[in-house]
Amino acid sequence: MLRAAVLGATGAVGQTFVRLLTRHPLFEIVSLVASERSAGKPYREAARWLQSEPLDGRIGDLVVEGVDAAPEADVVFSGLDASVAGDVEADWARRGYAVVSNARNYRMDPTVPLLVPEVNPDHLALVDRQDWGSGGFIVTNPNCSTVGLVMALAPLHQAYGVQAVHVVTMQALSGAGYPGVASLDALGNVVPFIGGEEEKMATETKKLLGTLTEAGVEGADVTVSAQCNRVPVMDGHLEAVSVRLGGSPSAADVAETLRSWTSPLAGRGLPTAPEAPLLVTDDPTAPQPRTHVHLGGGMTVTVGRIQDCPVLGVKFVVLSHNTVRGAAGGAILNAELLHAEGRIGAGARAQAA
Ligand SMILES: NC(=O)C1=CN([C@@H]2O[C@H](COP(=O)(O)OP(=O)(O)OC[C@H]3O[C@@H](n4cnc5c(N)ncnc54)[C@H](OP(=O)(O)O)[C@@H]3O)[C@@H](O)[C@H]2O)C=CC1
Ligand SMILES: N[C@@H](CC(=O)OP(=O)(O)O)C(=O)O
Repeated sequence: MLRAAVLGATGAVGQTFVRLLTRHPLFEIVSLVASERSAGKPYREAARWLQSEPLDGRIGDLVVEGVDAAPEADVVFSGLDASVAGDVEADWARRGYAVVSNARNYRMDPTVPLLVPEVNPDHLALVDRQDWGSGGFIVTNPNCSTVGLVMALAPLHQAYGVQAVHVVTMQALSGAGYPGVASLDALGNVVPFIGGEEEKMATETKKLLGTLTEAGVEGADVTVSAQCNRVPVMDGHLEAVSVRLGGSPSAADVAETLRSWTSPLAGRGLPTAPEAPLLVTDDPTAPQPRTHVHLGGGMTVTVGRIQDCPVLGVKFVVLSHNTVRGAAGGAILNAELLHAEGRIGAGARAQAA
């Protein structure tokens, strides 16, 4: 087993890391880290456990550590609040740790892979261009809305070239962490603003669909416009997407392209990779958060309502689980790819200073 630490372990994403790692066949939690508010308390007291499965007894007994902890760990997952993730993740990378982060801080750094293993696994090689002076490195996963969009766009980009995208999101409350949006703002309401989200969807999409060159990642030449909304849904970001594609394929062509796409992870045996990373449905009422969000353990991205669009050519709806595929599950899959590529674990590198 590889030893894993979780930074930000008490938060919404941190708890999802803990739940997903508890019975993981490759990683074993050895350290849980959070703020000074939580440090020194047993995890069961420090975290207000909100997961759908009971907290494991051994994990609940672990005493939460502060960010200056120095566990013997082969991999460090970060679900830290972005206000502290920049400094803390850099400090852990400098101390020789392999940091697999979910926070936004380093996503657009030219030497940091912004990774969705099914979309741009080759970008992982960027870690060789990092120099923290210790063998440590940082790998990131995208914003939770970007990941669903990019999973649907990647096969279309390969087949036709994506030229322009307009996306309107309906984002779950769990995306705002805990306690997140005030109940009086959320209940029976829609809030048409999520700070920074629309910009991130544009910049991250271009990097994810971009090409790795000697000079770094050359962003894809795609125009993206996003409008992001918070809706009173527990988990699952639903997105209405319109696309202009090279060669102007029909909706039927697009549906066939998405259905016949094969993940580059197929057959590699990564434990968190779902059997169907991209599911295309013909059900005219799908996908819906309540019925589709947990498919593939929350790692399947579902595409439906694929139709011809008189404005941009083709339109469809995408659903992805924001705290699993869009956060902890995505980061764990990144770590599984790091392991499969020999970049963490036995023989890879020193685990800590
Ligand atoms: N929720 C989602 O769907 C997604 C979230 N993200 C990103 O993941 C990260 C975590 O988000 P989320 O779990 O929702 O946020 P939460 O607010 O629920 O959790 C934040 C975590 O950071 C810790 N923390 C806060 N301040 C400090 C500090 N000064 N020092 C050390 N630890 C600190 C908290 O510890 P304590 O409990 O002790 O305060 C807690 O563990 C963020 O960067 C967010 O942007 C990314 C994609 C999706
Ligand atoms: N803003 C996202 C969650 C998030 O924290 O995103 P990011 O990791 O890009 O800051 C959401 O609301 O639903």
